[in-house]
Amino acid sequence: MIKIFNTMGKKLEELQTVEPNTVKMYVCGPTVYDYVHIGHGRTFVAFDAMVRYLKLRGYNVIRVQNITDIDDKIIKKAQDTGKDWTEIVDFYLKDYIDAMGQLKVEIDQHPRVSTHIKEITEFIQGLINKGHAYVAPSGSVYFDVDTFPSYGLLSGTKKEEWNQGEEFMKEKRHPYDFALWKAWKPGEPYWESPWGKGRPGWHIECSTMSTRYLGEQFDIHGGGVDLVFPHHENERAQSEALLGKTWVKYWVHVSYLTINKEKMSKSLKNIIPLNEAIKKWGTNTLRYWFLTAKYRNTIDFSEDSLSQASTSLRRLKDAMGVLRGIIKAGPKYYSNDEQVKTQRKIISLIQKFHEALSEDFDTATALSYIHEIATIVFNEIQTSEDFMGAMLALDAFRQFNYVYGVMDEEFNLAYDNLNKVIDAVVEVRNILRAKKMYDLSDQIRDVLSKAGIKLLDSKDKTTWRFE
Ligand SMILES: Nc1ncnc2c1ncn2[C@@H]1O[C@H](COP(=O)(O)OP(=O)(O)OP(=O)(O)O)[C@@H](O)[C@H]1O
Ligand SMILES: [Zn+2]
Repeated sequence: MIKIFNTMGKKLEELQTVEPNTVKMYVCGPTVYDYVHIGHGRTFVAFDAMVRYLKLRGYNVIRVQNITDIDDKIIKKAQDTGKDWTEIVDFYLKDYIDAMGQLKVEIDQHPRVSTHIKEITEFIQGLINKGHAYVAPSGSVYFDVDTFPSYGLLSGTKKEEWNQGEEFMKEKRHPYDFALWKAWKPGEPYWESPWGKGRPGWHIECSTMSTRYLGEQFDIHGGGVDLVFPHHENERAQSEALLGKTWVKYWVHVSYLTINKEKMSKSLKNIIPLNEAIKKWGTNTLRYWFLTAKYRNTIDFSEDSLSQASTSLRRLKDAMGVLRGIIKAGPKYYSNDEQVKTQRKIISLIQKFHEALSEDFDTATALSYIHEIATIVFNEIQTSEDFMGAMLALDAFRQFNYVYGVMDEEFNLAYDNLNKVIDAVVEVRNILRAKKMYDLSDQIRDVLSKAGIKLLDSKDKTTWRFE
């Protein structure tokens, strides 16, 4: 059983999918007006780990993550830089797609607002027809919050507390009504609509595109915690007003990545671009670091915490090197009592790993069990050369990697031949060492190290791992 924390109702709930064995997930993606940063990376990788765990547990998962390519901030950036808004969007969209690819975040559909205007205007028309929205004299369309009695249930915010700024007060029925369609102003991009030239408001895009790709009811709708109000509250109001039923089953929100205890944010100008971070620390270390924290806890950036993550991941790779050596030596036909005890410990740690991930995708606790297995590898399996223990530990690491995606090189079939070549080189080096030709054997170690392969010499054996 998988439990998931639902922001709606603020409690852990058992995952019961709308369609059997299928999880449909919509994550609010970036507004492409600046470099994608590691704060976004944290949220998108957190959902990635959820997707991977659900797949490991046998679910089909469909993940849709939108791209906001029309927005006040994009228009402002275009005006400030004297560029066309499409140029801004193309540039930062590429930056985002590159980063997601490098970070190994798998997304099935990336719908863009600008390619869904027809669907958005139909959604808005539906709301007008049902009396939930009204057209103001300017041609802007607003959602009439008073027509949706359960407004505020998701975030716990009272509509009266929402101060929307003065600009549109005059034409709105209530200060808390929000824009579905914004009438055109000179200098802004526009599309034709039944209410004249204009562009969509922010919230309506996600209601429209999620429903289009995932249906009128889907399982998980997520994003960072900053989206609970007003974005998700408004999305829910629009969607349930139009569809007349519960729209999303589980609302899931990831806490902030902070820097100096402040939210990392484009608007606060304290960002570390994701692509720079990938270059500096590498995909594996970054993913690992993101997942060392439970997704509902804040993670604070520091160079130190990243270097700790790197060391800690290296420890797991070292353990893999040990396992590889033992397994390569071939099966044993008997396990002694101590070895059987070790094997049972590993089986129970694998169960705990699953329990942690099943309890609201607790990647932090699950990771601690994988490290306990690594300790067993170093302290017990390595010395007793326990083949079955090594096989069980390898399986634990394979499942771990399926979810965390931080040591693919170790498992990727494409690396099989490379593994054989490295084994052969290590064997030649062992012969050289046996003949006390240390100069040459050290040279081999250095050359391999330059190629990202680290040799680990112990008493009478050499294991290796990818850096
Ligand atoms: N510092 C952060 N930590 C975790 N998630 C974040 C952070 N900043 C943004 N996100 C999440 O990333 C997704 C895309 O965000 P979007 O581009 O709308 O960012 P934003 O909040 O407007 O960014 P910014 O605050 O940097 O201008 C959203 O789900 C948002 O909640
Ligand atoms: Zn959204």
